Amino acid sequence: MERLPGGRRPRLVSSLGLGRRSWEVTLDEERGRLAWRDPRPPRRAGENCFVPISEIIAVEETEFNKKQRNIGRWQKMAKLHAFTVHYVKKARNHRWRCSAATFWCVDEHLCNQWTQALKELLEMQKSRPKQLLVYINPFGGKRQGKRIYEQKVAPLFSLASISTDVVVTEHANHAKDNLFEVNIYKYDGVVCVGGDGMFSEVMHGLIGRMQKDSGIDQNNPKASLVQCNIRIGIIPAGSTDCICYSTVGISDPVTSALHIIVGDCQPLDVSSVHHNNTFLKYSVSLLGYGFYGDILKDSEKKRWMGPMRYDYSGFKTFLSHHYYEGTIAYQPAKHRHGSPRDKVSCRTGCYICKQSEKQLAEQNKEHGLKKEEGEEEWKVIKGKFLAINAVNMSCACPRSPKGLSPAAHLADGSADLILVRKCSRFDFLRYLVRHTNQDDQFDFPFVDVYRVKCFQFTSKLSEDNESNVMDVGKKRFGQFCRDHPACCCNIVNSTWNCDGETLDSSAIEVRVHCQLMKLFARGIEEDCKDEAAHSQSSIEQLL
Ligand SMILES: CCCCCCCCCCCCC/C=C/[C@@H](O)[C@H](CO)NC(=O)CCCCCCCCCCCCCCC
Ligand SMILES: Nc1ncnc2c1ncn2[C@@H]1O[C@H](COP(=O)(O)OP(=O)(O)OP(=O)(O)O)[C@@H](O)[C@H]1O
Ligand SMILES: [Ca+2]
Repeated sequence: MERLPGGRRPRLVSSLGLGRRSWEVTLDEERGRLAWRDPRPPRRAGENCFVPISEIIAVEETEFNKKQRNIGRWQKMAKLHAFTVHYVKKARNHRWRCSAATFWCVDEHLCNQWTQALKELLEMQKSRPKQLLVYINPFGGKRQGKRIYEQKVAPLFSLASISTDVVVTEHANHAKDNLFEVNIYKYDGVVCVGGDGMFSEVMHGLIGRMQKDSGIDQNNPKASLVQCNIRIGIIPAGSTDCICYSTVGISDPVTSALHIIVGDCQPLDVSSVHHNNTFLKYSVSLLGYGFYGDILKDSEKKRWMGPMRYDYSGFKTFLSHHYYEGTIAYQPAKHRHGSPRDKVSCRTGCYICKQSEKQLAEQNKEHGLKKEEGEEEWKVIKGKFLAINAVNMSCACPRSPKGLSPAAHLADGSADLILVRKCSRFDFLRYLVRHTNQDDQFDFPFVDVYRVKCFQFTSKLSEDNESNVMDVGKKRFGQFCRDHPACCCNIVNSTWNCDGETLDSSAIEVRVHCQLMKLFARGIEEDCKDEAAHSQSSIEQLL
């Protein structure tokens, strides 16, 4: 082991075999990486490669002679000793795969020294989970949850020496209720195998449990909620998988399992939804009234269709073209949180989310400080809307890879409130189509978007009910507007779609809680393939 001057951390440098050739292999703790380079003169040498230690999945001694290919004369001359490094290989479109490199040498002691050093370094990766609680929804999406977990995820967890307690759910709310009963504190994380609805269940279980254990009343809309430090991992097996897609960049079970194994951590904003001082639900992705509420309500009757139900109900809802009257009051977020019209998106290590984290830490230190929001003015908007969407994140998903609000941030303490006013079917279609291409979906005169920290909504119908001006005729025949029978003005309420679940009330009060929970994810990485990924691809050619 090479000692470096100035108390710097040590390096292990050896000449080891990999494939048919000898390489200079370096375990560089200072730079946190395992690297190997071809020692031949530059013109003849292959590419240099490295793997960040944080992206090594496991290291194991390898029975060389049995498993490996013929590596020529070496194999005949002496008994070879080998170890295999399993590591994350980054492919296109944010997809991660587990790859392996087997290094060999004739010196058993050297081989042990390498295995030992690498294992010690893996032990030092403190953010990695050792024990996980896993909930599998066997009926989510295409009903593949159990198979996906058993075939694609469990073998990786076992390779990474992660122990698991697995619960296959038997009914809706099984996972949520269970989280109020088990000793959650013995786990380093909870994994849900399913879609956004399953994630929502686990999130409600964990956040609810934290508040219960800390004596916080969830019914109080102004309560400062206790952060949940037990991370949630999402293995996507649902119909939309928007939360997974928006936080990882792809909905792929193996990629998500690897993010869990390496112990990634992504804080997430959570909105609380109340009605008349009664807690209704939390939301992390979409709170949608009008278009997305109507799609959800219709699609619930068609669950048997699987993920296709959303396209079917989407088409039907598009044709029905209902709009709804109501009033929205909101408090804008501070300008330092950027704008929904920004051209840059929230990416791994996002500056705006980091700033919010700092600000949150300061606020927590000065506990008892009067909350800012009381002092800010409320803006009020009345109107006729085809859709009211509040999103805590971009809501990117395979149907719309840039999402409902491409510049929304995962952890900035704000939501983007999108108001789509009454317009023609053709204009609404143009608006929808822009979710699937590069054009700006907010660049329409009938679309407004605001970055907010809280908002309230009351439908015209409930306003009328409250002020008792609703006439008997409307009550009895109250399906369509009596004044304009053909105008599509629906005087019944729409439904709120809260992360894929319907809410019972149309009048709601919503508040964003900055970074209330954490995921095993790192946000979406920048598009360009980084140096490490590039080098790793050449390892494959070598072996
Ligand atoms: C012409 C094509 C336009 C396509 C426009 C696609 C926009 C898609 C935007 C998806 C946003 C998803 C937001 C995430 C919501 C989740 O918390 C929730 C739970 O999983 N999922 C849904 O509510 C499920 C929501 C599912 C929404 C499906 C919308 C399909 C719309 C189809 C409109 C067809 C018009 C055709 C006219 C000829
Ligand atoms: N064993 C079960 N039987 C019936 N329902 C269940 C069971 N386990 C969980 N659920 C419920 O199924 C609902 C939907 O599941 P899930 O989110 O996994 O799939 P999805 O709705 O197809 O996908 P998405 O939410 O991404 O659109 C969840 O709200 C959850 O409460
Ligand atoms: Ca946000």
